[in-house]
Amino acid sequence: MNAAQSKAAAIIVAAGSGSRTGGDVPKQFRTVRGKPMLRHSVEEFLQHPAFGPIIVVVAPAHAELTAQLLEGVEGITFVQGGAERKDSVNNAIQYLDNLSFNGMTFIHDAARPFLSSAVLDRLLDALASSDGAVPALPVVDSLSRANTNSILSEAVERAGLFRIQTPQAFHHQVISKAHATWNSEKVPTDDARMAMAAGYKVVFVEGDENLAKFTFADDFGREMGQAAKMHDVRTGTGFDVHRLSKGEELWLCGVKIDHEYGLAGHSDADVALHALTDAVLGAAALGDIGDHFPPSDMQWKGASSDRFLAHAIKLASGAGFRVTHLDVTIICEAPKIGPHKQAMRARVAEIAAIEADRVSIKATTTEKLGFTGRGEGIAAMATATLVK
Ligand SMILES: Nc1ccn([C@@H]2O[C@H](COP(=O)(O)OP(=O)(O)OP(=O)(O)O)[C@@H](O)[C@H]2O)c(=O)n1
Ligand SMILES: C[C@](O)(CO)[C@H](O)COP(=O)(O)O
Repeated sequence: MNAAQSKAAAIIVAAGSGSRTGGDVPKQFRTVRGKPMLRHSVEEFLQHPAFGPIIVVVAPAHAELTAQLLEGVEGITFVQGGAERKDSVNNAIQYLDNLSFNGMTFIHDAARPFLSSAVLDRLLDALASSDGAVPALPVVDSLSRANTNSILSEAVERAGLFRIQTPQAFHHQVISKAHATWNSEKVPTDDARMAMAAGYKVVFVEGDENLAKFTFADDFGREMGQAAKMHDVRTGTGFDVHRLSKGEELWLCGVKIDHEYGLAGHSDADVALHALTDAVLGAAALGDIGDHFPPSDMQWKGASSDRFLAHAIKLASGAGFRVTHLDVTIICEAPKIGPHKQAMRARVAEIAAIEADRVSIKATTTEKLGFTGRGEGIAAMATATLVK
């Protein structure tokens, strides 16, 4: 498919100076969440199947830097920016006009890096019955005017007010005509305003708080705080062994298994739940199973080990953690674990109050070597992943 036949083009404007943010380079070239801000939206458009030409608009002074930061990214075209945002957009529209492009044109601020395919899909859908569409979110704070001394004056009615984001999506002919007929003396707030001035109908779709524009230096500080919180991921490991003995029940992962031998211990000796309990406590740095359920304490005699895991998760939750994944490996020659895996997975998920696809149950033998190989005992090792 050539550019003229493509369904949608993306214009990403990155030619601003970022004067309100400050810094050595304009904000769109600084790193957020591990990559240059501009690269986030470029990649999101590139991986969406509807998008063909992806145009990045940059100031000549930053052309080399942009090329470096987007190194290895295929399928983008660079267009030179202008003095105002509308001029930058207009240069890219003219580039598309010259290709006789007649699909849909999405115009997006590089300064809004966290674009999602869901927003793109909503806009594409909306264009089926409108000239243009923009993501918008209702204003939730109360609004007021203030005088020059920062003293509140009259209230502004909030009902019916929306914050307009980008990408702003249009049929190409619509936005091309809107730019061509705009009074060039005036600086519009955005492209939707220009389309409306040219007599077109622009509708709202649901916006996304993640699409917030980086405007001030503080926006980077807030983002770093947010990212630090999001990345507080902890892992813990657990290991346990119990002796196999005649006349005992065999409990593994909270499931009773018919077997010639059972596991001996102070509690029900569910070696897999014990390893998982230690893994959770380890991830939250809350000690180990012996600290919380000492064998010397008679209240745990014969106790069902699901109480240990549930309690460890409650302690971790009190410290602000949520379990995102539990993984356990049961090490034994017999019984065969395979036939019980699904029941074990469901039971552990139930005890931990998480979805079953966050639980992994595995098993292995030690090739008849060692105490597990000789059938003297069963061992289990586990990993827990927690997020704060
Ligand atoms: N002449 C311009 C001005 C702005 N933009 C782009 O338009 C988007 C939104 O503009 P804004 O947040 O106002 O960015 P700046 O103009 O760079 O910021 P400032 O007003 O603080 O200088 C940004 O991605 C910016 O790079 C552009 O491509 N060309
Ligand atoms: C286009 C825009 O991002 C829509 O909200 C916004 O109008 C840009 O405003 P700015 O004055 O360039 O910050």
